[in-house]
Amino acid sequence: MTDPVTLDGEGTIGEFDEKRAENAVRELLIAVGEDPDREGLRETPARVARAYKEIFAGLWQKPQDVLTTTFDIGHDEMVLVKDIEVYSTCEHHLVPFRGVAHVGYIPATSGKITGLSKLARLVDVYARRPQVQERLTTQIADSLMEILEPRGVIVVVECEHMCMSMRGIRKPGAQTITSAVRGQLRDAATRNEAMSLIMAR
Ligand SMILES: Nc1nc2c(ncn2[C@@H]2O[C@H](COP(=O)(O)OP(=O)(O)OP(=O)(O)O)[C@@H](O)[C@H]2O)c(=O)[nH]1
Ligand SMILES: [Zn+2]
Repeated sequence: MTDPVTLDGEGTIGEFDEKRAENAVRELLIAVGEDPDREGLRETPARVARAYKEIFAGLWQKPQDVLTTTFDIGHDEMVLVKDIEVYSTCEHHLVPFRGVAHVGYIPATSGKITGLSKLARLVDVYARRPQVQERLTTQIADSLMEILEPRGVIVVVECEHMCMSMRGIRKPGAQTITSAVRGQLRDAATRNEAMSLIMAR
């Protein structure tokens, strides 16, 4: 098991407790008026526990674990990976929010870059946690800044929140767009260039 991750200075979290998750799901089924011992539900608590272990696997990963491959190919212009699929979980209702993330950076003049897939892995590290979209967006941007030390970063996340679609206000299709911009990408011209690449369909 990976070392527990310290989250935002909130202290060190414990290990994923599969048995406890299983018991909690069984309790939840009883609470909603179901019979957890009926044929179709007998394996459900264990299944849901395993699913949560996967859905929240990012709690056990650090950005340093995935931004491992860095190389210097002397490229110091913008690198942008767009339309990275995002599946995350709203920490208020524990239902999914899903959409896409666009992640771009301008490497340091030394040209330190990372593998393209690592940007998508980084998105997953933070998406696979109980989240709010704003924090997901800034965590991706800040960890990239810290680890790659690029001259600038832009992260744009566009998601539909199931807690707004399937319950509550019930507005399916509403898209929430959040962005985090750091370093030289704050300059209007560079930022506009990145945004026009991101928004081009
Ligand atoms: N800012 C932000 N809000 C979120 C996110 N995900 C869900 N929410 C909102 O969190 C809020 C929680 O509001 P509450 O009033 O405590 O909960 P609620 O009574 O279930 O609210 P409704 O969803 O309006 O029915 C809701 O307005 C959600 O839309 C997110 O990623 N960012
Ligand atoms: Zn929610």
